[in-house]
Amino acid sequence: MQQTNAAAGAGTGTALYDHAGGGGSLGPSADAGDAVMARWLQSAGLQHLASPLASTGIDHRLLPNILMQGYGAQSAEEKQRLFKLMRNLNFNGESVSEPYIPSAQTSGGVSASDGFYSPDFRGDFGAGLLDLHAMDDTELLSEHVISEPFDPSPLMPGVSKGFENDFNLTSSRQQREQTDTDLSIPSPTNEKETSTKENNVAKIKVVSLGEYWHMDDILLVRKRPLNKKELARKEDDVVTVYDNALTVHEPKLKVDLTAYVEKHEFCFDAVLDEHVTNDEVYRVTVEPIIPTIFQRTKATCFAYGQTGSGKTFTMQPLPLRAAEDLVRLLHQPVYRNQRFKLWLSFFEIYGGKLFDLLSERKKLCMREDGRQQVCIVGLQEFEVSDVQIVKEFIEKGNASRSTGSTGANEESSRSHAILQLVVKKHSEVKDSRRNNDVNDYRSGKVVGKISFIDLAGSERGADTTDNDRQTR
Ligand SMILES: Nc1ncnc2c1ncn2[C@@H]1O[C@H](COP(=O)(O)OP(=O)(O)OP(=O)(O)O)[C@@H](O)[C@H]1O
Repeated sequence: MQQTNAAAGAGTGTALYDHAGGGGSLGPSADAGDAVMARWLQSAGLQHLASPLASTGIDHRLLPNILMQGYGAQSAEEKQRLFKLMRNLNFNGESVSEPYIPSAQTSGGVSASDGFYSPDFRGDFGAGLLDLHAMDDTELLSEHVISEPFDPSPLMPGVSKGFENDFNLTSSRQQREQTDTDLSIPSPTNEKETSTKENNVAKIKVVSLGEYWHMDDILLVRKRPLNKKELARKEDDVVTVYDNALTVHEPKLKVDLTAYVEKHEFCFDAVLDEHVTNDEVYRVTVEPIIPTIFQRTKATCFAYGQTGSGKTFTMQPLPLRAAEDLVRLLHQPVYRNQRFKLWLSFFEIYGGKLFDLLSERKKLCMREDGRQQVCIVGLQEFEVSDVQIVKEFIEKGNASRSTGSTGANEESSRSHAILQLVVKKHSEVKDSRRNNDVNDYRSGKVVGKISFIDLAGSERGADTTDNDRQTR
């Protein structure tokens, strides 16, 4: 087992708020709002629309409308991208003039106006996650990687599906169901990513309620069963699942106090009911994208939802299963001969600060390097060659996580935990020189990586009543 002090690129860029690799030279004096706006546009390859807007001092809240009205030279394709971008921001189906950016800490109850311009989105470190995605520019191996053929999952987008098809899929979903909570901004942001995507890349994200999952543009929801407390209170299960639709039966009272039930139906690309095991969850979500990690892909899988909705329950088994498959593939001759190795790191964002969960909660710093790439300075990365070691690291990291109790969950995660599995290609010469130096990170070139992010839960007012002191 090798250990190195790594200055690793944080998070992964495949999911939210990707920005163009190496591009976008935002000077240090640039206004934070402009920088966010530029990144936001960059995520769809529309960075050229950012500079004229930035210089005109337009209120950023009006930006979506202004752009949709055709500000700047926009081709039909750009308009489509913009529309998609807007739709993804428009998380709660609210008007495009008030795009909603779900925040890791405030999902569910935030007003739309907090969205685009909220501190979370502006890059307040406390929000962490969104910026993590925004800034992940970890450069992937540019050279050709020999890869194994693999069978995409039926849920994965088609082989030839490119960006435009993403758009079409999103629009068609929008037609199907306006209330769909799509967070995806899956635009490829550079040539490398575009080609990888065309090469059948699946992007995976996990979002809220029970659990929502994104694979590229595929959205999955997992419903959890009633918990002990809910059963003890003889609560009704108000969520039913049928095919790829989920119905919430909301009990209501008329003005004359007659009870009635209002149904809210939501359609997704797939819905996993309460009988689905974690193994099945893995099979339909993460497993199909594992081979793509060897094909210069950065993938993210994250769980998003209210406290007690089952994020940790769903997320915790996944990295180990993924590591099993990654290690198995690493041992195949095609990859072994290319000197591929698997590296693991695990850290959390708690109270706006970063802590290394595998190094006695050592405090970490996020820095931007000369190429505007975000690095987590001091993050320990461990080479893992077998699954048992991965298991030990995961258990160690989980035990170090910040937890507390909420009304809905006795052992509630109070931090965002990010576990990264990185496949690197090592050259013989550099390997022999490896020591505990930051440069070690570069001794292997990143081929691909997958990140698992278990977000801290958001809380309804009702869930905060029994919070323990630490949580409060
Ligand atoms: N699909 C499921 N099947 C069985 N039990 C589940 C399922 N999902 C969640 N649970 C149980 O519900 C409880 C809360 O789950 P979990 O801790 O994963 O929630 P969470 O969303 O991570 O909450 P928080 O945001 O507060 O950390 C746990 O006891 C967990 O075992």
